[in-house]
Amino acid sequence: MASSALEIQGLEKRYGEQAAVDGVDLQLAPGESLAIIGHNGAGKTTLMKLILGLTRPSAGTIQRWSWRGGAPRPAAASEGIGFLPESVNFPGAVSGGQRLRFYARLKGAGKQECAQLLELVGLSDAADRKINTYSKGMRQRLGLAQALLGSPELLLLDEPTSGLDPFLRQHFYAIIGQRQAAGASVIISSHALTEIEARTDRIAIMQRGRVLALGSLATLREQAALPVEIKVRHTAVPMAELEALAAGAATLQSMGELSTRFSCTESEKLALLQRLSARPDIVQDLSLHPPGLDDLYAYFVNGGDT
Ligand SMILES: Nc1ncnc2c1ncn2[C@@H]1O[C@H](COP(=O)(O)OP(=O)(O)OP(=O)(O)O)[C@@H](O)[C@H]1O
Repeated sequence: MASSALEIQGLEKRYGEQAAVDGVDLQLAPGESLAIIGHNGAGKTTLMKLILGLTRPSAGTIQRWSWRGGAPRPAAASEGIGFLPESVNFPGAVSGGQRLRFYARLKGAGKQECAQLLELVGLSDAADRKINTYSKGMRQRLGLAQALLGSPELLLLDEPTSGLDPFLRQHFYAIIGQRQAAGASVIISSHALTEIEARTDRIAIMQRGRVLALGSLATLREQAALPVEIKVRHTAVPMAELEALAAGAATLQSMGELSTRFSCTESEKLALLQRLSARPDIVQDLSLHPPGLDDLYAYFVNGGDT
């Protein structure tokens, strides 16, 4: 029995000599979320277009399963997919409500669902206003409502939060989380690395059409084995005392007279923290900084060089 919502094998898309997508293998489970990150031109949008069936692969296969009604069955190309494109272009002369109802008719969704979605994305009060009076964030929210029509089993979101302020971004991820909890799988392409790192189950790092690394944040950290940093605020002590606390397990960098950065491996971290916390006469405060997605991204796209 299928346990994937999406399975991609050996996927390629060539434009002449150039491979926009080059040998991608990927699986997505029902309810799972995946972030695709990569430089401009890495192939993120092309991968989404291939999944949507908007463009045909040069090689490889894409299989999807529908989980509606219990037992999984193979799903047709774009069946059950909600798509939020990178630039949402709506005609300005119609209202947001009219436009959403237009898409609802295409997707076989009802007027009641339109009203619920406008409420969900916070556009109920603006539903009768023409779209050309909407801010960028309002258009983006209308785009999200459009993508959610018909409760899709797979959501493809191409840089979905680029026009949203921090509050709306949180609201956006809360909505996506609800859909995931209801079983929808989600693929988000994003350049907002700090924002995305805690929001998705797995991350795929793409470069020149290839997936360089794929896994949860914890898996990527394990693979990269980048140092963990511990920033320590301490009393005025000679460097030799701090080096004794490091016990050869960390490199030290002074950040001023009363502050030092300790860098150690993940496996040395706990023992070092114990030694530091056992000396309250020296250590006044500390904060732990594991490598973030921006560090991991730089590591993988530079071929494993720190
Ligand atoms: N229709 C096309 N014809 C020719 N080349 C294309 C076409 N579509 C995409 N490409 C090329 O394929 C590569 C991948 O493009 P794609 O838009 O998928 O990248 P991306 O990762 O989404 O970039 P961005 O972050 O800028 O949105 C780029 O080099 C792009 O120029």
